[in-house]
Amino acid sequence: MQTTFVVLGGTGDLTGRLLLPGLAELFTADARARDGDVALLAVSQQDWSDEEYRDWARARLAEHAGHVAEDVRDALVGRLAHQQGDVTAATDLRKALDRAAGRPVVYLALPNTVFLGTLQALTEVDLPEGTTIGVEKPFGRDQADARELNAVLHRLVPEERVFRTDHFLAMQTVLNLLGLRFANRLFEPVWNAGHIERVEIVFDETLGLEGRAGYYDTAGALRDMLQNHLLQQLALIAMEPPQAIDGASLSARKADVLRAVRSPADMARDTVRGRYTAGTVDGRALPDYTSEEGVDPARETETYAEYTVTIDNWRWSGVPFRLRTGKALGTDRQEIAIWFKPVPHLAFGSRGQAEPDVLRMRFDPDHISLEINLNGADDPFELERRSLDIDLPPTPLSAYGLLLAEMLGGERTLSISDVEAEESWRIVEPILAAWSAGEVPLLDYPAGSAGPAAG
Ligand SMILES: NC(=O)C1=CN([C@@H]2O[C@H](COP(=O)(O)OP(=O)(O)OC[C@H]3O[C@@H](n4cnc5c(N)ncnc54)[C@H](OP(=O)(O)O)[C@@H]3O)[C@@H](O)[C@H]2O)C=CC1
Ligand SMILES: O=C1O[C@H](COP(=O)(O)O)[C@@H](O)[C@H](O)[C@H]1O
Repeated sequence: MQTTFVVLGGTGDLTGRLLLPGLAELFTADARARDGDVALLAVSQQDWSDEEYRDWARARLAEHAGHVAEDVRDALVGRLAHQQGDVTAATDLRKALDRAAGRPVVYLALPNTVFLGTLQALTEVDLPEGTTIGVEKPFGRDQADARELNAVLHRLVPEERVFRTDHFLAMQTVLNLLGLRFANRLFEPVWNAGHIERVEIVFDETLGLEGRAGYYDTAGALRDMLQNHLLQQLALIAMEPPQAIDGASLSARKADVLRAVRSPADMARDTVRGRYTAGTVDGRALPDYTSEEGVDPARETETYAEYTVTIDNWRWSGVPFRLRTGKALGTDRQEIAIWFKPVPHLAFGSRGQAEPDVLRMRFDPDHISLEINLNGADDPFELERRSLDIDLPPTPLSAYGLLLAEMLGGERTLSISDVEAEESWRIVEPILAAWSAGEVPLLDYPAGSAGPAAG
């Protein structure tokens, strides 16, 4: 059956850098998609003809999908079209949908501030039977906004036809949490407070603002990354074993964890917020965040967010989960690190100091390592630190390629549910309030440094 991705925001950075390359990968993997089953109609306010849009898309694909064969990229370009319009106006949306052949997947690749107006406008349009609606992250600006978005979505299509995107769920390292935990006897028996000391979920970026002030300066690190990508990883790490790897089971188990997350008891102790000042990252000079074009310093937007989470349930009682993310940091440390407790009795006495076992799941390149203590090579009774390492092989589909494939197939394994989206806001809302009330200082850190020191 023919499907048209109606991409609202089809001229944006996300579309050019990630969605179009993902679709090109899908065209490589799925001959039916390439040979006519799938098309894309981009909607934006630009006064562009189809041909002008194709030129733009061809250049984006050359830049970001060089790994896809040129004839496949050309086949995709031939399936693209552009419709000018304001996505918050029902008449414009109707015109766009009239041009969409077959079943539409309406994808909101828009700033989160436009989501509600767009969905409200869609209620005035007769959506064809079988329409799917995809929504980018962050899902709204706060819990009330997320509730309202969910209410309007449910008036438009059933929850099974809503796809709330979090592209981290489709990343190989994150997906491997499922394989590692639930397809091996080894880990699950020790995956609890009895054996795990602490967990870190870290996504440090060397990238700065990269011209995204229009969106980022009203979002900040907490809304941009922690509220969604980091809490989703936490939910997968901490959830109970699902009955099956499908949308319903995963969402239910993740929602249980999110409900058990306690809001910070002491904001100044449990959270850190920071903002980068001028500095050098990888030899590249970055200006002070407040001097970046489009930034309003009065907003006091954070570019670094940290939150040590407590989970109030039997499995995780007393285990801190430290979530940390920031821009313009010195290194791209991007990993999940699980620190195990020491052995109850170390028989080696003074002949070796056992460090805790650490399981690390790293991003880009995707890699899993298990750091353990073994007998030494020189002295067999002396302990030595070794690491079991696995490089995860490259996958044919990037995260966005996989998400598009899910939407095409009507699957929801990697979608976030309505409940999860609202619970995630319930968790971060008290932090947003405390930060904007000045209860936690906004710490400076030079670009290229290790981040702000907790006060
Ligand atoms: N960029 C990224 O790396 C990532 C982005 N995301 C998410 O994707 C979404 C889009 O981000 P991004 O692409 O970076 O943003 P951009 O600002 O680059 O693009 C926004 C797009 O929305 C369109 N748009 C905005 N308002 C309207 C309107 N009223 N009517 C019609 N079109 C409109 C713009 O078109 P026009 O200019 O013509 O108004 C443009 O095509 C956000 O929710 C973001 O959080 C998620 C993961 C990564
Ligand atoms: O959603 C986002 O994710 C990116 C990090 O993900 P990556 O796939 O680009 O590594 C982050 O830079 C961006 O600020 C955020 O909006």
